[in-house]
Order: sequence, then C-alpha cells, then structure tokens
Amino acid sequence: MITGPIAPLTGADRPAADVPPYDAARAEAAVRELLLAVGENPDREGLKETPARVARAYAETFAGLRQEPEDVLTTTFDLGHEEMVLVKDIEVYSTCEHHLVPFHGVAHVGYIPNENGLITGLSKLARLVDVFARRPQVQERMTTQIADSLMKILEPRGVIVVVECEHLCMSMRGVRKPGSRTVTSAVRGQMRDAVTRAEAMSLIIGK
Ligand SMILES: Nc1nc2c(ncn2[C@@H]2O[C@H](COP(=O)(O)OP(=O)(O)OP(=O)(O)O)[C@@H](O)[C@H]2O)c(=O)[nH]1
Ligand SMILES: [Zn+2]
Repeated sequence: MITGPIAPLTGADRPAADVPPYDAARAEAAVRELLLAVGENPDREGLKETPARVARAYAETFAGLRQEPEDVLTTTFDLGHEEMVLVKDIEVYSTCEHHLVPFHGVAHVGYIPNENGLITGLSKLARLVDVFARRPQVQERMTTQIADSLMKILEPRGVIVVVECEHLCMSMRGVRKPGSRTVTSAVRGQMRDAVTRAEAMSLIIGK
C-alpha cells in the first residue's frame, strides 16, 4: 500500500508554488501496484523497467502543474500592432482527469492587442497552451484557463480560444465513438462583438 502526504491544496487552479515536487519514486510504486492489480507480473522481462519509464513519462505529461502562464508569456514587444493576432492549429495533447487517458487535437488562440500594441512572441501562445494541457484536465477548464491568463498578462482588448479535441476515453473504451470531436470556446472582451467574433471564426474555420 502506498501512503504519504497529499498535496496541501486540492483545487485545480492552485498556484504552481503550492504544488509539491514531483515524486518519481511514488509514481513508480503506484505503477507497479497497478500492474499487479490488473493481473500482470511487474517483474517479467518486458515490464521490469515499465514503472520507472511511466514515472518519467508522467513527469513530462504533468509538467504544467509546476508552471505558471507568466513563466512562458515572457517575451513581449511593443510593436504598436493593434489588429487581431491569431495562431491556429496548435497541436494539443492533454490528459482527461476522469480516466487519465489522452485527449488530443488543436487549439486556436487569438487576441486583439491593447492600445499600446503590447504583443507576445507567437511561439509563446503555443507554450501557454502546453502549460495548461500538461495537467490532469477537462477540456472546458483548459480552454478557460488559456483565455483568462492571456487577458490577465497581456491585458489585450479581447481574446478568443477555440479547442477541438478527440477524447480517447470516448474512442477506445466506454461509449466507443472514435472520430467524435469536442469543441469548446472562450471569448473575452471586444472579441465578443458580433463582427469581431465572426472575423475570428472565419479565420479559424477557413483552411
Ligand atoms: N465535460 C467534459 N467531460 C469529459 C471530459 N473528458 C471526459 N469527460 C466525460 O466525463 C464523464 C465521466 O463519466 P462517468 O459516468 O463518471 O465515468 P464512466 O463510467 O467512465 O463514463 P463513460 O465514459 O460514459 O463510460 C464521461 O461522460 C466522459 O465522456 C472533458 O474534458 N469535459
Ligand atoms: Zn476521460
């Protein structure tokens, strides 16, 4: 049986500073237990390195728990560009917090800079998506977190985030509907205006 302290704060929005350091030994012990539980022999040749491998993989998969959006939205420029900036088709791999299996697809992230034209590096938008994707997630919360952190840090006039993902928990098990895609959006500030929103959506949909 695995025992030990649990994270002091349990909310999904807790700050990275409150998340305890990654405990690889604990993850390894848990994977060994899981293999025993399903009736496998964790000491057989093919599996003996598996708990350590999974522990290493989980460190990467959940690295976002120890990152803040401020860590990646660092490079900002004052370009004086006040029109919409949209990066679309950002590949997303996240983990469904209900089943701990992946959901994957694309995110489209757009914003309208403020009157000072404060913008960020394009790659930083993709990094921001990863900060929230690399956590146990639900797609709705991930979408909201991306939008709200952009609003807070860049103080833009508006933000739109659209995420389209296939959830493997719906494809490979349970209801077994491969190919279905879940679309979530979060729209903030001036991006809520009908004309602006329509422009953003046509840029997102147009291939
Ligand atoms: N809203 C939302 N639901 C999700 C997400 N990922 C998985 N789910 C759903 O979470 C639900 C969990 O339902 P439960 O009935 O508790 O679990 P379950 O018995 O494994 O459900 P099934 O997947 O239907 O077999 C399922 O309907 C999943 O499709 C997500 O990102 N957002
Ligand atoms: Zn799931």
